[in-house]
Amino acid sequence: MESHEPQSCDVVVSEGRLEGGNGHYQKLYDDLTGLYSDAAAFARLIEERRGTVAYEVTTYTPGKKVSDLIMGVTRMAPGKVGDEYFLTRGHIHANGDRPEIYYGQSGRGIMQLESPEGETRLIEVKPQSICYVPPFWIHRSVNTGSEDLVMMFVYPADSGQDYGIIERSGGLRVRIVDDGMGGWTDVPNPGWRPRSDAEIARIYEDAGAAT
Ligand SMILES: O=P(O)(O)OC[C@H]1O[C@](O)(CO)[C@@H](O)[C@@H]1O
Ligand SMILES: [Fe+2]
Repeated sequence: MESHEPQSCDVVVSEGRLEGGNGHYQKLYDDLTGLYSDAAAFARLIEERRGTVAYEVTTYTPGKKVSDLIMGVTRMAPGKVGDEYFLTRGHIHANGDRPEIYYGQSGRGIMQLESPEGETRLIEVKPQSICYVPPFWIHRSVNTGSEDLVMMFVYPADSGQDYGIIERSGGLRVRIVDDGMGGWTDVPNPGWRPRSDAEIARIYEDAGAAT
């Protein structure tokens, strides 16, 4: 039986990062082409912010098995593309039956969840609130506040991320936009296409094969 050393890391809330981990990546605004509905507004954003960081993730990964847990911190800048709030790419776990928890540290946001069948759940994330993302739910974070959104997260190390599921359906079913009063509301995404029965079946079958 493989055994790992216990590990302690610090969540540096003011900087939105995990200290003492072993992984780090950044997503630039340039990497987020095609995610937002307002292409002209996105082009203007890229002119202003080319090469700058939209969100970043610091992690501690002890190993690669289901029994290993990745822990980390996501920091996402605030802002909008047109009236749509900044978001992460979003994914379903490649091993779809792996869950995840997110623990709000600072800022305000939404965990946007979508089931393979196309149901939507919008969970508010704020400091001291924990969001449980059940197996088989596509998840994406949206920063609806005026400050960095910082969240700590944990998920099984063999989860993997499938980003294609969102591309194949033309985005998620709803978009999170400014409600005109400084808050947020969700509006339908006219480009969204329901997943086929075959694709839905594959998501659940693949998970069965992986466990
Ligand atoms: O992987 P994405 O969809 O770009 O978004 C990043 C978020 O998802 C995670 O990869 C974890 O599933 C976190 O690192 C982070 O909160
Ligand atoms: Fe995830």
